[in-house]
Amino acid sequence: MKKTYSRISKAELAIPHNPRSWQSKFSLNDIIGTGELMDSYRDAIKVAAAYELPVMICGETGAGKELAAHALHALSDRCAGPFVWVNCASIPSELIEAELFGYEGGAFTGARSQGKPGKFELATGGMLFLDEIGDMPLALQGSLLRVLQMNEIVRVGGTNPVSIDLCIVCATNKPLLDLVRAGRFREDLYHRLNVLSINVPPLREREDIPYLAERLLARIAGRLGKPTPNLTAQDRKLLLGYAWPGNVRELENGLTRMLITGKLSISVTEPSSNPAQPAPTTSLKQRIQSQTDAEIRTALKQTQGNKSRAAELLGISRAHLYRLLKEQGAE
Ligand SMILES: Nc1ncnc2c1ncn2[C@@H]1O[C@H](COP(=O)(O)OP(=O)(O)OP(=O)(O)O)[C@@H](O)[C@H]1O
Repeated sequence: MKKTYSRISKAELAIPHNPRSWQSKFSLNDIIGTGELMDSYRDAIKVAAAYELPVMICGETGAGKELAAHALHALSDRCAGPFVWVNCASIPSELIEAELFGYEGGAFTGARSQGKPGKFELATGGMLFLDEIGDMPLALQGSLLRVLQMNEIVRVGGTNPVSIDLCIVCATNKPLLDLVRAGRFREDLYHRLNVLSINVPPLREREDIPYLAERLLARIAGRLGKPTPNLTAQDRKLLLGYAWPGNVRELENGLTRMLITGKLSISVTEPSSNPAQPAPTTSLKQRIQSQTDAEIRTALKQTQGNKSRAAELLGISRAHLYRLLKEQGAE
């Protein structure tokens, strides 16, 4: 994955920077839905768009967080500025700092000689959307906090601060407060980012599923060049009786299959409808634990085993680090 990512980064570097490519692709009109729940969700987007404050978008996977971020940008006074997005979960932790902060020429092995602006710089004048913020490495969370306080960044390998002017929008499908309690997410950063929040309703709580399905069906049929079929009473019953763990994305997939096979079949990812589906092998707690262990190892490596500096890098107290090391059995 790292090799592929590095190849993509190099290819990306070869493309001249085009600010027009960083634009929101969806507006509030693209958010389909009726009823009180959807009205108050759209109102929350409108309120957030009216202020230049950090926004936290929370919701389950596939519920429409990214769509909400695009709509927010399109509705804000910054709509003429760039809308730059970063998925904190998809970039290897050793590359994410350079990705966000950019780097000076020759900052590290493999860095292009003329350097590269990071996403903070690219988003100046507009909005930076940090998707899956809960996956941001702890060490980088401290740097992000500093950016939010000072409105300036220093490129990796650089010495001069660069002023930035942007609005930060984050999204998470993980309960961030749980990560804060587990020592995986900085509490000060959590409060700094969570000024205005938008909760994207999960599909199973929506009353307008058949309406949404009809509108999506027409849209997908148009894309596939097929006539739009009508939903039968049986289809509607099926749509309303399902839990939709994958939310709108899962519904879109089901409708696409319907257009191809001629029959609405509900997703095969629902555990109760597929007992053979393997259960996750590790619990959230175990995954948080192993991520924490990995970050502690990285911080200790970076500081050549200096625990005080490692604790500083991780944004936790020395006592906290000692406690975590003890839990790992390393002390
Ligand atoms: N209200 C809606 N109306 C129309 N399409 C929607 C709506 N909500 C979500 N979608 C569509 O569902 C799909 C998933 O949405 P999106 O990528 O925004 O979800 P997400 O919450 O960011 O998912 P993930 O957490 O996996 O990144 C997209 O194709 C999006 O356009």
